[in-house]
Amino acid sequence: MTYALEVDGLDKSFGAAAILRRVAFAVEAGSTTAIVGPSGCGKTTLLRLIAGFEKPDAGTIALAGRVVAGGGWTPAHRRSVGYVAQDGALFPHATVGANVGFGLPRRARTASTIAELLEMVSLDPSYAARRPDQLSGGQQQRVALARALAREPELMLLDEPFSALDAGLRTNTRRIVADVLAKAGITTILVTHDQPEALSFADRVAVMSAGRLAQIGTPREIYSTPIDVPTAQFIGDAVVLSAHVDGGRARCALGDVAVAPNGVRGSARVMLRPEQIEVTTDGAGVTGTVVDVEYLGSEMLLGIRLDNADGVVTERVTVRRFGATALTPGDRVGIRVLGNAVAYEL
Ligand SMILES: Nc1ncnc2c1ncn2[C@@H]1O[C@H](COP(=O)(O)OP(=O)(O)OP(=O)(O)O)[C@@H](O)[C@H]1O
Repeated sequence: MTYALEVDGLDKSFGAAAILRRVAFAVEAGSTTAIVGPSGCGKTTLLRLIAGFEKPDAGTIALAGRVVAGGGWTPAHRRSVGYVAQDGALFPHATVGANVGFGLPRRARTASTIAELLEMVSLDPSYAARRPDQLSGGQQQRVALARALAREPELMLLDEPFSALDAGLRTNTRRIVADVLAKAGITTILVTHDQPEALSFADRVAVMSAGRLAQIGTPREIYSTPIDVPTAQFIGDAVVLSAHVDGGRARCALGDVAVAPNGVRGSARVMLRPEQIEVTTDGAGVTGTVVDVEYLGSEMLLGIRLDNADGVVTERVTVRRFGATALTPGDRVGIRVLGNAVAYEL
């Protein structure tokens, strides 16, 4: 199979600092991949290498089966790649139309082509005459996308393009951008800090950690079976407990819990998502005491200190409850676990 993008054994250092180490992955044509990871783990550097703004120290990058870096070099302007930066990087003194036209070959810089591109990103063509500072942040990002689309790229790289937008505008802009790219069938890679954004925007999520690719998979795989505890904690809220695993069951502070089969046995840690833990008030199962209640509007986070069988270790778990709850600190509750936990070797 020919992939839209194949990255293999990619290394990149700046001075003595190794920023990317042996990064390898492949992206199918027409798919959307989100890259997430803590600040400074190398996400932007990876995009810049793919775009051709930087050269790798080792490894190869191939676009649609053609090697563009490592064993050959194709400069950025000869790669069929669009790039939208966090701040859009529009030319502030040029009109919106001129900004969009910049992405077009000179002959194609007509008012009607520019109007078409603006319409593609749901902007009225009359905006062409404005300057970027006369547009909202979300509109500016859509102009940046229109400029990148003008080049008719096969691969679109989006480097945190929504991060400067406030919550409402962010969701709306994200939806418009996702729609445009899907309709045009453009393979997309999105770098984001925002885990829910990654899970909702992409077909595949790549989690980076300290210059390495920790895991790549569907949003569901990444959320429900993260490769290790740091990935589990990075991609959502996680309840992590010490456990003893044997025969597909884990003994832990939440009782006897089923674990997803992955070969881990003996002393281990198990991970559950807060929504897998149900609070009961009939006193069944493992019991504990509510220690704090955090009100978040549509949901509440309950901190519960579990009663422990051995009288030595006490464990605290955070449980999510939707809607209103009358529970307050000091209340006694029971706990039931839904589904499987994931076990990790110590
Ligand atoms: N041109 C450069 N010269 C020297 N160091 C650099 C250069 N570009 C990036 N770095 C360093 O490489 C590391 C990774 O940076 P990068 O921007 O790729 O991380 P990131 O994961 O995108 O971070 P963030 O999420 O904060 O944007 C950082 O420590 C950064 O300071």
